[in-house]
Amino acid sequence: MSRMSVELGTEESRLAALCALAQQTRELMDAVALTDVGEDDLTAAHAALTAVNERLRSVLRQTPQPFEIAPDGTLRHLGNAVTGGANPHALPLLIEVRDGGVRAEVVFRPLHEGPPGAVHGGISAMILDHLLGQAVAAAGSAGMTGTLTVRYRRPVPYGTPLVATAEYTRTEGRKTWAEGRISLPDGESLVEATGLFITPSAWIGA
Ligand SMILES: CCCCCCCCCC(=O)SCCNC(=O)CCNC(=O)[C@H](O)C(C)(C)COP(=O)(O)OP(=O)(O)OC[C@H]1O[C@@H](n2cnc3c(N)ncnc32)[C@H](O)[C@@H]1OP(=O)(O)O
Repeated sequence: MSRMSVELGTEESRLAALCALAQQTRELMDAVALTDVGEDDLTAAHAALTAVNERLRSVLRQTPQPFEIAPDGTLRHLGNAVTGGANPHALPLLIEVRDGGVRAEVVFRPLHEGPPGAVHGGISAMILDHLLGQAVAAAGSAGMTGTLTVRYRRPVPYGTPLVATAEYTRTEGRKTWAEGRISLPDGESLVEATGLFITPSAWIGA
């Protein structure tokens, strides 16, 4: 048994293995998007993946990994489509909370292509939706997206380090607004968003 598995305990060790599998799956998706091998290799890969798929589906959860408190006391959501280490769809984004807002470094991949050579606008919107949501949560007004307005100023490149940021702007009752952007490292803004987040009445018994 490895030293790490002793320290983490059985469930943490299993989750680490799940995250490693998710990362391998991301790399697999990248490979599928870019591969130029011949038909025999494609057919062989299909057969191998079918076997893996059947093995994983032999025991299924009802939902992805939930929000939970990690052993280090932080909140984590391994199943999240943007930040979840156990979700192959996630980049995954590592979000840093700082005064008045949040920040993440982002490198999109060819897998995220929308227009030729650039990132799909829906992917950019998803990242900004999440960043804005984290900004309002960090400000103490967690909620669901009510509206999201996106302005696409320049095509978003993949394979280039970018920076995504968002800040809380104001609150009126259960409504909170935030704004954010995806920028080049030199600060040039590529995509900008504003969003209204609403704390559901069900969350506060209103
Ligand atoms: C640590 C956690 C960090 C997580 C970050 C994750 C970020 C990702 C965020 C998402 O992607 S959330 C998923 C996308 N959003 C949704 O699925 C929301 C679906 N809609 C709902 O669940 C409800 O409609 C909603 C919670 C938004 C509001 O339901 P409520 O029953 O609580 O509100 P109500 O209908 O009583 O309306 C309250 C006020 O908000 C207004 N309102 C409601 N929905 C609105 C809307 N969609 N847009 C604008 N305004 C809206 C409504 O008019 C009213 O305004 P007034 O008080 O001025 O009269």
